[in-house]
Amino acid sequence: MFVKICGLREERHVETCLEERVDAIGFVLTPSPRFVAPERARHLVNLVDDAALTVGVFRDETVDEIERLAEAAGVGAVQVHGQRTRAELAKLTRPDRKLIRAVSFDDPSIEENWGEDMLLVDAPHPGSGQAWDYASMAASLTRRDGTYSVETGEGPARRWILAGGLTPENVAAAIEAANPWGVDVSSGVEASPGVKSSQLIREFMAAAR
Ligand SMILES: O=C(O)c1ccccc1N[C@@H]1O[C@H](COP(=O)(O)O)[C@@H](O)[C@H]1O
Repeated sequence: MFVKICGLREERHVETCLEERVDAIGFVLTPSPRFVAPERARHLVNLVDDAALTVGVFRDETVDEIERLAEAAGVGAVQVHGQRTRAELAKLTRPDRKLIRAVSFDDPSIEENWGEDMLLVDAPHPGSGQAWDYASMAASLTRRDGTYSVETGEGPARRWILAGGLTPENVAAAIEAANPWGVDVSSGVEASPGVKSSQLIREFMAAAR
């Protein structure tokens, strides 16, 4: 199971993620309680080196702003939330960087392949810690055969990541219900908004794997 821990700001929590062999570490480069300046993100990205995929998280920035901030932070992937077009996604596609398209679970484009490397399926308000009905989405996807296969958790064209309100307590059941390729968490491994907990990161990793 691919696991991404998002919203890192402190070295000690990056170190915990590396000890726990997290697959991807996210840095929020958009306004948020978890915001980290690109220069600070670059420092943390350098600590990670190539031990995990480093991800810059964006919401409403323009393509040019995303390029500038991602370059400044030195991340290996961009995670793009907000109302987006296929043309914007195409502009953000680069061979040396992964592209994660983030959509709400009720977004009709969930069924479409926009050329992303990974699709992140989230609650309507990302980073809110809001859980949603993971099992219903899996049931509705099961009725469609095409882009996705919930049997394998990986469709012919892409990989999908479950996010939104995951915690050490509910992640195992969420994986069981929705059979994603990966999971992503932010609020659920925090002691308070924007402040990560090494203990909760460890508990989440144990439960997800
Ligand atoms: O974390 C944020 O503040 C944030 C801000 C803007 C866009 C995305 C954000 N976080 C992403 O939200 C999901 C789930 O978060 P949570 O576990 O429900 O708190 C995750 O993909 C984060 O990358």
